[in-house]
Amino acid sequence: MGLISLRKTAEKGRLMDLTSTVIIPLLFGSLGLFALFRLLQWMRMRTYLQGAVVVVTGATSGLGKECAKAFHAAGSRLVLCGRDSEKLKDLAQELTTMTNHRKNLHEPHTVVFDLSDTKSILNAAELILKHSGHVDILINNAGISYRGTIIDTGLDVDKKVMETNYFGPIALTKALLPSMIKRRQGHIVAISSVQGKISIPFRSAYAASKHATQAFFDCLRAEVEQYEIDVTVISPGYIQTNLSLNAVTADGSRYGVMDKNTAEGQTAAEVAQVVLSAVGQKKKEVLVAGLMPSLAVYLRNLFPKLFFNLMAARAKKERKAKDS
Ligand SMILES: NC(=O)C1=CN([C@@H]2O[C@H](COP(=O)(O)OP(=O)(O)OC[C@H]3O[C@@H](n4cnc5c(N)ncnc54)[C@H](OP(=O)(O)O)[C@@H]3O)[C@@H](O)[C@H]2O)C=CC1
Ligand SMILES: CCCCCCCCCCCCCCCC(=O)OCC(=O)COP(=O)(O)O
Repeated sequence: MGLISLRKTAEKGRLMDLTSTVIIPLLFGSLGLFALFRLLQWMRMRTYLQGAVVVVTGATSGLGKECAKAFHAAGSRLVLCGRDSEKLKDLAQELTTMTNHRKNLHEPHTVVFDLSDTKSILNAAELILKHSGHVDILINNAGISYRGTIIDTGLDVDKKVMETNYFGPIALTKALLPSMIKRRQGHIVAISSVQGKISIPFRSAYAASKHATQAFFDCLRAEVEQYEIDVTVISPGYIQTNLSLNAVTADGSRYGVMDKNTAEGQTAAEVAQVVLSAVGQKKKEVLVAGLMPSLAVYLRNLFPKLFFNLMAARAKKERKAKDS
């Protein structure tokens, strides 16, 4: 009995020795290393974003507006783009007053153009380069969504969605790319969607435009790596913005409904912070979504047949709900 308890005491002592000489120093050492790594990462990101010329499209609302706030607070020189000059000026004013007590912050510049008008895009790119000299980071954020059945949707609606979400952003990218290549410096960001990776019923034009976005910017990333230009594709799930309200329907009219999924999505400010840190860390792509949309992406790739059956069932259910 005595021998056993002596042995147990000795084992306990060895365990305590091991804890104090190996486990605790290892734990604190790793924590310290991790903290140091995060600090260095944060400092690199700060240096990268401070003073960088950042162009944000669709800055008048939702995610674009929150990205503008986040990059402005990080010290970037913003070029706010949109269709409504009053809204852009108001935002520029809001940003300036919000932070006028802080040093190293820059007054935003505004440029008005419509992404569905190629001529106005080329003109805007020229104006941006004339004013800022160069662009460090282009955030292709502006976009519209769509609701409708393929059979009832006119080709003009498909084209409108593709013009805004795909042709507009790629035209702006192509217009700014030569100056980035010349400087061997630049970063292009595409705000895509989970629907750039999966297609769900009654979103054909939107999902197609986002799949095209994903494909184009993946190709671009490979082609411009040699010029030290970075490409980041962000694929968000639902965000609380006006996207569903502003969505275009089969006959071209505005949908005008705040969908439950949209209203219950992540806040635009949260997603903007993810965009800021993805850009700051020069990530190649980021999926920012809840459990179901994320699982849906994996399901689409790993078990496509199951995913297609689920989507067919979803279409049936939605059609039934609409008919009743
Ligand atoms: N909300 C969501 O659930 C999700 C959104 N996204 C993506 O996020 C991006 C931002 O959308 P979000 O903030 O949600 O929606 P909002 O409707 O709030 O913002 C869209 C922005 O795009 C601008 N825009 C629309 N059409 C044009 C055009 N023809 N020319 C120039 N600008 C235009 C709008 O300008 P104006 O004010 O003039 O209309 C507005 O500033 C989009 O690419 C969207 O696909 C991705 C995944 C989920
Ligand atoms: C093993 C279990 C797997 C369960 C997987 C279930 C699959 C369920 C389907 C979920 C579909 C999610 C769709 C997400 C779509 C999305 O997040 O889109 C973001 C947007 O761009 C929103 O635009 P919209 O105009 O459609 O509001």
